[in-house]
Amino acid sequence: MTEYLYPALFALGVWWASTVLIIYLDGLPRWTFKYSMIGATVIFAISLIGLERTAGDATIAGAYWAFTFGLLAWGWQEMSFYMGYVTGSRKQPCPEDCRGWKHFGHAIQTSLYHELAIIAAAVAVVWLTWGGPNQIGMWTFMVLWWMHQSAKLNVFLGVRNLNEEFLPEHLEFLKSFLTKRSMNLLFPFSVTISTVITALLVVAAMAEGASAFERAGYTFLAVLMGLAILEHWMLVLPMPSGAIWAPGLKSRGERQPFDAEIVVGFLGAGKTTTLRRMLAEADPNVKTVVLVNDFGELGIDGSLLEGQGADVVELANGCICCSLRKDLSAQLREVVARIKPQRVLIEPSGVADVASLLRVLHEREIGDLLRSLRLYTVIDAGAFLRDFARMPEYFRLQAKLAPVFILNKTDLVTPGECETVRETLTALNPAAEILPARYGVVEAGIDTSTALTTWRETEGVDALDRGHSHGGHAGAARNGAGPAADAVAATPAEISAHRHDHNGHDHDARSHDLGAHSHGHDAHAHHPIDAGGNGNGHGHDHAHEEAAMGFSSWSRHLAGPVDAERLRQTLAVIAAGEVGEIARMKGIVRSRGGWLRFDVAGGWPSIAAHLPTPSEAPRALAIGRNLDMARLDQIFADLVAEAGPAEGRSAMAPALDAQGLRPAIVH
Ligand SMILES: Nc1nc2c(ncn2[C@@H]2O[C@H](COP(=O)(O)OP(=O)(O)OP(=O)(O)O)[C@@H](O)[C@H]2O)c(=O)[nH]1
Repeated sequence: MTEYLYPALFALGVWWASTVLIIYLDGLPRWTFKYSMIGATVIFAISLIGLERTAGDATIAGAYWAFTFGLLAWGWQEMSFYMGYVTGSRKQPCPEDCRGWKHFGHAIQTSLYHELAIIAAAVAVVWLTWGGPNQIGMWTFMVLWWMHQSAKLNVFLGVRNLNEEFLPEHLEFLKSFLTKRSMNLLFPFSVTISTVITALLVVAAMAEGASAFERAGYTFLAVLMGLAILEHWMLVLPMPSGAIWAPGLKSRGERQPFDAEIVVGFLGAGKTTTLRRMLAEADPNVKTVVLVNDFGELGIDGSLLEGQGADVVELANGCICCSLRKDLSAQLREVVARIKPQRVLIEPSGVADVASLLRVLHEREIGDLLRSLRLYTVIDAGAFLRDFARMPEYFRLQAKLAPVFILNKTDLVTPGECETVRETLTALNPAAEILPARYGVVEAGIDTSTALTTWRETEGVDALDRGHSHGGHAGAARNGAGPAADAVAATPAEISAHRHDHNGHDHDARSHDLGAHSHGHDAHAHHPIDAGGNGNGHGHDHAHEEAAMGFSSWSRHLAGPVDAERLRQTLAVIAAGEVGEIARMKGIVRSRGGWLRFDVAGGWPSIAAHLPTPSEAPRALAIGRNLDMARLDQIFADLVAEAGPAEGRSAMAPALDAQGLRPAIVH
């Protein structure tokens, strides 16, 4: 009896283990596929050699080997299809109303190359084993092919259990070719044919004069055919067939796909305000993570977004610069793995390189889990025309990427000014939607699907971005020319002048020692990637985002409370240009009346009440051109010193609107 039992158990074990392994490997992140495929291809080659070698060996060992090689040769066909390497010309789902032969034609298109590869492999297997007394390997391959074709036709025509959970995400489109119904006309034929063949194989294995080789060989084939019958019945009977493959699904269970939404825009455009709106309207049952990164080392946005029902993660490093991408990518992967969010909202700093960010999102591991990507580009209606004239290259690149502009702060402009901004934006990107908004609230409501952006578009911008990262701002800017946009194109000379200016300035900024933290291009020197450069932090080709725009940033902790009225006066002075060309300033401070947040955005100073986080520390940050860092230090040191313990004036925080967002503007 054991002469049948052992081969039967062997066939069952090898078949189950190899199927589980393929399901497991197919559930791993996509970047692993190429390694799995290299391994499978080596095994495939060994199997073909093995089949050729064992074809002349009609012993029991020969039967075992031939069966194993036949099965492994088949494994390559399955893996190359499920990993997406050898599939077909069609990679989209079929429209709902597609029926009949047309639908069948589409189905064939999804796996045409796969079917041709199987035919080629079958020819190779037949040829390599031709004329040999041991044909077990060849028949193993053929039986598996039959099982595969028959099952495939049945799931196309309609069965009860489609086992869709086994389809990896990248093959989800195949679901449109599976039909759910209790039975189809082909099914009885498939099962009958398989049953008859199994019976014949059993008879051959048990035949009186059968040799030990034949007994083992026919048992292998009979078990495989028996499994084919079982597999067919499992397609239509009401029983959970998936359980036997459970170990194979382990590799996918823990990974949570997520939808990403990125809110970009220039400094102070209203990104944080927009994000707070989005969080206020978010479904509390959807696990959400917000990733923010401010321009300064002492971020503010994290505090503003706290307490809105989402995990807030402040990214280290004050910018998303090309040379810091590694950190961003690692942090993003860590967040995704640890928190397993379903939704990820990202607010990069106002000077971030958005194309780099999009590229990071499409890197392996992160990209594998990315279900959809939406990009909202916030524009400050009041400041746009002035900012665009100063930094056309920055806005051109950002506009190229934008599926939708949120034209924010429309309350600050006249309808005529608003129209000019609209026209300029349309010239920069005629395809993008423009949605007027106030405090991040789109006046006409928003259809979030307009913000969807795809990998293909991102790839297109990749080329732009490369030019940008290597100092090609102006060249890239020219390519996107539109009539209104052309009028203010920057020249390469202007850009390098900004850089030069900035670098010189940064050295000034570092020469003071009042405990403030100044952050500029030279901050790169702290970064391991740059540390090995030429010693002064300029050892790489990539332009820091801030530096590329001629910006430097300043931030400091404040040692004590301030007087709100004096703060108001100070901000007015700073906004007027007292310490250089301020592009953005913000901070969180303590006053007698409570915690305050203050802003200078688009040239407007404002102060509003702030709900502090438990570990809130008073701090201020600024970014701009030609900033007088020493003066900023002095101004804030004085502000704190003046308030002191003797501060008598009451500093009531201005009232907020119903949503708690609208600051009272003081000027
Ligand atoms: N008047 C007016 N002010 C707005 C509007 N939206 C935002 N603000 C104010 O503009 C300032 C900047 O808003 P934020 O949302 O912090 O801007 P941001 O783009 O996140 O700024 P950074 O992160 O520093 O780049 C804040 O004082 C907001 O209250 C608006 O529609 N109208």
